[in-house]
Amino acid sequence: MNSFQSVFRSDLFQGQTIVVTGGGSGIGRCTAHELASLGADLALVGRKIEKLETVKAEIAQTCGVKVSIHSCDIREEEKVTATVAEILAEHGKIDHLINNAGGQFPSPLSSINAKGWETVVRNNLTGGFLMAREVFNQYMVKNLGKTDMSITNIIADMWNGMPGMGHSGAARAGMLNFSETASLEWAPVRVNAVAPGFIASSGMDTYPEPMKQTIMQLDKTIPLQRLGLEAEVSGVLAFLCSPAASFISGSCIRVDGAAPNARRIWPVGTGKQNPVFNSFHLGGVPEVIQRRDAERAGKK
Ligand SMILES: CCCCCCCCCCC/C=C/C(=O)SCCNC(=O)CCNC(=O)[C@H](O)C(C)(C)COP(=O)(O)OP(=O)(O)OC[C@H]1O[C@@H](n2cnc3c(N)ncnc32)[C@H](O)[C@@H]1OP(=O)(O)O
Ligand SMILES: NC(=O)C1=CN([C@@H]2O[C@H](COP(=O)(O)OP(=O)(O)OC[C@H]3O[C@@H](n4cnc5c(N)ncnc54)[C@H](OP(=O)(O)O)[C@@H]3O)[C@@H](O)[C@H]2O)C=CC1
Repeated sequence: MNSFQSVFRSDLFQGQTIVVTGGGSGIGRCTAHELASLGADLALVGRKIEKLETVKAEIAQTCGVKVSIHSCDIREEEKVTATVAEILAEHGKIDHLINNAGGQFPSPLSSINAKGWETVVRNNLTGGFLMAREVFNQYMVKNLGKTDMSITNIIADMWNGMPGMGHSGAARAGMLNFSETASLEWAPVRVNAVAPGFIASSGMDTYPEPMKQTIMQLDKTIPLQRLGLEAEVSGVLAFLCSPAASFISGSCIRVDGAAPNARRIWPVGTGKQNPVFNSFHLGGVPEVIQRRDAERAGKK
């Protein structure tokens, strides 16, 4: 019995092995559940082994796929090399890598010291690169053309900058460019990025309460008028591993409810609830045109 109700076919990833970093919580945990429900064997990677043990036990209750767990800080090169070797020893193959592990501490740029900057860049750029390089070098390069393989890198909706997140935004921008270059150098392995916007994931629980409250109220500025769900990211990750995405590489899929499209010049949304559009619908004339017409009339 599968507990996760995926929109995809239940045997979609039968016989495939998928590595999910950060699989012990939030989006990574949800992705692990969805992929397992679709028949994938999984290798879950994270720093805290207890979190991974819990997810492994949850999956064991609902489906019979093989799940291995690996304690590894993705910022440590030797550990990453050894972990990928360990995964291959256990599973014999890696069809897809989902580079999801990441995170940062909020801070204004002026207060970030070199160690803090490097910590976050290593967490959100170097670590993902190391995982991808090892999976490619140790397995994928030896199996090019035999089967569809992919690497998906989670970045974040921090386009045009995000106050308090300068170190992370810089790292995510780097990860996008890395994905684009890898899609060229490593083809036919497909390499893509996924950029979530504000997702109500358990990862948000790591933020202080006032910041969490502020984030929860962001729904008013998001055109879809709500935060995203973990499963709305995991569905896209499953899609990118699937044959339905076999001609998608070097791309970035945004999962953000159109948040970056809202320029905040006037309220988002159309129709009766929006006073700006409402005035157009009612044939109302914006103030500036009324003034211009009045001035012209006065000149006659
Ligand atoms: C001001 C407004 C901000 C608005 C914010 C909006 C937020 C919306 C963001 C939406 C997009 C992203 C969402 C998500 O990512 S959800 C996931 C959430 N989860 C996390 O981010 C948690 C992950 N964080 C961590 O795991 C750790 O903090 C991290 C890996 C980043 C660092 O852990 P590590 O143990 O490796 O490092 P240390 O704690 O030893 O720290 C090393 C140095 O880093 C500096 N540092 C660390 N924490 C802070 C801090 N809170 N403030 C300032 N500096 C910090 C510091 O230099 C540390 O060295 P020292 O301890 O020697 O000083
Ligand atoms: N939620 C959101 O709104 C958004 C999230 N994102 C990104 O999506 C990804 C998942 O986030 P989310 O699920 O929300 O948050 P979580 O904090 O729940 O997930 C992050 C996971 O990454 C693991 N991790 C972090 N650093 C390392 C490391 N150095 N080595 C190995 N594992 C690590 C953590 O496990 P452990 O502590 O055991 O190491 C944790 O399970 C992250 O990259 C996040 O930045 C991007 C945009 C928005």
